[in-house]
This record gives sequence, structure tokens and C-alpha cells, in this order.
Amino acid sequence: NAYSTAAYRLYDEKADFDKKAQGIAVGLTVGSWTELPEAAKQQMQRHLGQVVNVDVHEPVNGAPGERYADITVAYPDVNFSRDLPALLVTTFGKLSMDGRIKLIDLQPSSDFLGAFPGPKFGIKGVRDLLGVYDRPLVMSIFKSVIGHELQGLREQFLQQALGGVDLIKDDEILFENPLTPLEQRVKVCMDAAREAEQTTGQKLIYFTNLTGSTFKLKENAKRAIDAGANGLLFNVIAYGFDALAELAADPGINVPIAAHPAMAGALYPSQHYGIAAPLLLGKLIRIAGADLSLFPSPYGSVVMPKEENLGVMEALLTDALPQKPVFPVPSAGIHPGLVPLIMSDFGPEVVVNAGGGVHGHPGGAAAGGRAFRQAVDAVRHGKTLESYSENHPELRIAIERWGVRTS
Ligand SMILES: CCCC(=O)/C(O)=C/OP(=O)(O)O
Ligand SMILES: [Mg+2]
Repeated sequence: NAYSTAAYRLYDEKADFDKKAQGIAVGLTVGSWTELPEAAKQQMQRHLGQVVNVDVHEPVNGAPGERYADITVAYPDVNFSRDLPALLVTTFGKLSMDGRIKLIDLQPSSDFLGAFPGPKFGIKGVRDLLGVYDRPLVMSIFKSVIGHELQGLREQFLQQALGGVDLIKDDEILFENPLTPLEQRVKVCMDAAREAEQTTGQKLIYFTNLTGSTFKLKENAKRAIDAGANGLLFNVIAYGFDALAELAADPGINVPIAAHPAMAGALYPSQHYGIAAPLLLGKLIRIAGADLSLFPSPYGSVVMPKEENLGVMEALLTDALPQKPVFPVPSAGIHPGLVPLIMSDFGPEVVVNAGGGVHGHPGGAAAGGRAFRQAVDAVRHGKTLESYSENHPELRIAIERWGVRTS
């Protein structure tokens, strides 16, 4: 019988953690065990959860700090269907509401993982679409995207594209609206991408925000693609991992998907509750099938601790999962002066992503994009931003505006 395991961290001042663990293993599977008649036990054995490990941490000599236990429980795959809602509810449904407990990791069985094709493109596939292999990718974000007429949006797109970015994404708050409806927005932006390519010589992917009611997502995705969309942005936490998995598995949706973490802050930050970021924004996103995963960087405006950032990156890149590796996109408050830090922390398989850091450049969005590309080139050539900026004015102006951060 195949098993999928869940790792939890439970906080309690006096609980018997072995008993708690056994209670979880039985309670989230067969319900009760010791009082069952032997015949029933024979039949139910294959459905019984198993405690794999209980590692108790007592505060030392009464020092401040909390008493907790790391508990791993194995759940028989026979108890649930091959979909992410089933795995999540089985391992952390009612339990998520039962005191101070955080879901740290899930290790689905290979049988369960085999049900998920994962990202259609992944890092290599996205690079193949762009023909860019030797550096991090640069993505810009529309800023002030609400309330704009199509032509205004087209101009904002063009200026971003002229700056030499590889990817442009809608802001996650852009939903269907009368000013820039999906198909028209896609058409004008892809037209602007072709116009910019005449100047930059670069291919470009536009991640338009896929929205609408859940049961219309596939139809809307195909409408966008028929209109020329070559990428989709998706608010996975609001819609759910299963919606992402369905989109990624649909052969008719043959463009990369960028998963946005909007609302993830309701789940990952607490020490005592929720779902750990490496699982929420790393492993689950990859299994479900996004090609890029956005998450708050350790040094921007909306911050997630570096340890969690690196955990997300590890989950997105590790060979331990059968699904293709996914681009990490540390985001929020990113400016060119952070590029050395990003490349040092994340390596070359990363997307440098910015909205304000592009549009806020004193020279405008095109200059902002150029400043980011120059910052990436500086690092690639082993130069400091300061020295490289001596003959790269857009970068010089950017570091005068935002500075350079080295740690
Ligand atoms: C973590 C998501 C980042 C995001 O959606 C966004 O719009 C960032 O904008 P800037 O902080 O770069 O202006
Ligand atoms: Mg945004």
C-alpha cells in the first residue's frame, strides 16, 4: 500500500505528543481503533494512519521559548483520490483548526505524484520560448493598471517592452473590466510586443491575468490564447491548487502559467498556524503545474524571511520531484540595486521581477527595464553596480535613486 506523509509542528505546554500524534493518525483516517473488534481491525488496517516520527523539543531549563513537537504521519493513499484538495483535506482539513499546529511539509507518494503532469514548460521550456539561457530573466509588472483605456495600457506595455524585459505581467488586481477586456487587452499588448521587438530584437512573454468564475477559467484561458496570449497569470491561492492543476493539465492551454501568491499571507507567516511557505508557494505550486512561482522576497516591500525564500526555491528546483523545475520569482519592492543580492541568493535560474522598480525610474519604464538588464549584466561580468554604472546611465540613475544593497 502506498502512503503519503505529512509533517507538522505542534505547540503545546504540556501535551503528551505521542498521544497527540496517535490521535491524529487514527482521527484523520479510521476515526477510532483500540475499541474496534478484531474482525473490524483486520478490515480497516489498510486505512489506518501511521505515526512515523515524534520529535519533542522542551524549552531548555525553563528558558523562554515554546514546547513543541515535530510530528510525521503517514496516510494510506487508498483513503483519498488523486487530487490536491483530497490530499490537503485528508492531512490538514479539520486538524488545521485544532490548536497551534502548522503543516510544514507534504511528501506525496510517487503514485500520487504520478497523477500530476506538472508545468508544461518549466524553466527550460520558458527559456526555450525566449531563446535566453545565459542569465536570469527580467519581468516587469504593469503599475497603475486599473482605470486605464486600452491605448494607455498599450503605451505602458510598450515602454516596459522597449526596456528589454523578457516578461511582462498584469498586476494581479486586474480583473475583467469594460476598459480593458481580456481579448482586447491581449491583442493590443501583443501588438505592442511585436512593435518593441523591432527595436529590441527580443522575444517577450505577456502574462495576462486569467480571471472569471472557476468554471469559466478554461474557456477564458482559451479565449485569451485565441486572441494571441502567450502567457497567463493566475491567482492560485484565491482559486485553489486544483484549478491550477486543471489548467496546467489541459493540452489546449499551451502557454506558460505564472502563479501569483495573492492571499498567501493568510496562510504561511504564522509560526503556530497555517502552511509553511516552501510547501505552499513551492512544492504545491510545482506539483499543480505553474511554470513560474511568485513570492515575497527577503528584502523588498512585502517581506518573507530569507530561510523561507530559500526553502521555496529549493522546492521549486529540487530533483526530488518528478515535475519540471519552476522559475522562482522573488518579488515586491525589487529595484536594480537588489540584483546582486538576488543573483547571489538565488543563482541564475531566477526571474528578477519589478513594478515600481521599473516604472519608478526617473527616466521612465523603458529606462527602468534597461537599468535592470544592466544590473544583471554587471553581475554576470563580475562588476559592482557602481563601477558598471559609470558607462551605463540608466543603471547609474537607478542606484542614485534606490541605492545598492549587498546584504
Ligand atoms: C509578491 C507579488 C508582487 C506583486 O504582485 C507586485 O505587484 C509587486 O510590485 P512592486 O513591489 O515590484 O512594485
Ligand atoms: Mg502585484
